[in-house]
Amino acid sequence: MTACAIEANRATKTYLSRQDQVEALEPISFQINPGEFVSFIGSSGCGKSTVLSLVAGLIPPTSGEIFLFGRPVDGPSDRISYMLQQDCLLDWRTVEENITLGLEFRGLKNKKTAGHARYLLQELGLGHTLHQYPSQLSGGMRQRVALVRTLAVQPELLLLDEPFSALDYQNKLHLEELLVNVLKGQRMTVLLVTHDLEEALALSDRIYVMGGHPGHIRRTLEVPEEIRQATPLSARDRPSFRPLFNELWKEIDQT
Ligand SMILES: Nc1ncnc2c1ncn2[C@@H]1O[C@H](COP(=O)(O)OP(=O)(O)OP(=O)(O)O)[C@@H](O)[C@H]1O
Repeated sequence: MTACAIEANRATKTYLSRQDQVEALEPISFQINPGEFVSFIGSSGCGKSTVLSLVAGLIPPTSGEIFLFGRPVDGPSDRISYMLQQDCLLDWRTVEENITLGLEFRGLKNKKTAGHARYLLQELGLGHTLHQYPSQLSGGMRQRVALVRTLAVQPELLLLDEPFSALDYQNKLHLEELLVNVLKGQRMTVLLVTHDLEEALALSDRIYVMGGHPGHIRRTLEVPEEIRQATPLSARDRPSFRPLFNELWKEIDQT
């Protein structure tokens, strides 16, 4: 039997500071298989980013366990690549130097891997920006460059924390389409944290709805086939999309 890509087994998190302690997560358990695209949604402060940080090995759980490909998480892993709301591009490096940054950090930069990074840049419609600097690009273009940098290391697990939330609606849809196209045919597992219910529904195989303080999973939604098979743009026109969106909206509203 193949191991789960991610398994959380009654994991909790309590943040401790000198004056205070914040119980961020009640025991939560979930399993994500290799190749699945899974989203965590929920109101502000319900623990979505905490889940992501636990999976990324940036913080340890207070109790319970997190496994990555069958092994306990005990720190950051090279099998993971992370993309955040801020593009975190280095302004003094060209686009080409930015997209190969992750490869350099991991000691993986060579002719072949750098060529793949340039191929991804081309796929995302930015081949012409190779020798430009981030300050010469629009917000949507910068975020595309950040996506290329994240994908260039060919991670087995992609963690996305509100990656498109700073973009306008049109750019966001465009980037969702590009992401799905790039992922097609790859067996990359994706974990997305987002406030955007439409985005979660249009992209995911499964959605975990989180709520409460401390945070917990209040509902698990397997996204229907008719939405999953559609592109992110056309998914929004499928008959089951709007009713499910409304259900999720009510679910989140109650928190
Ligand atoms: N480093 C920290 N120290 C103390 N408390 C923290 C820390 N990080 C998060 N928290 C608290 O833990 C809870 C969950 O935070 P988290 O950032 O995981 O929520 P979230 O659902 O991602 O929120 P948002 O959608 O607003 O980003 C919140 O009450 C938050 O204040």
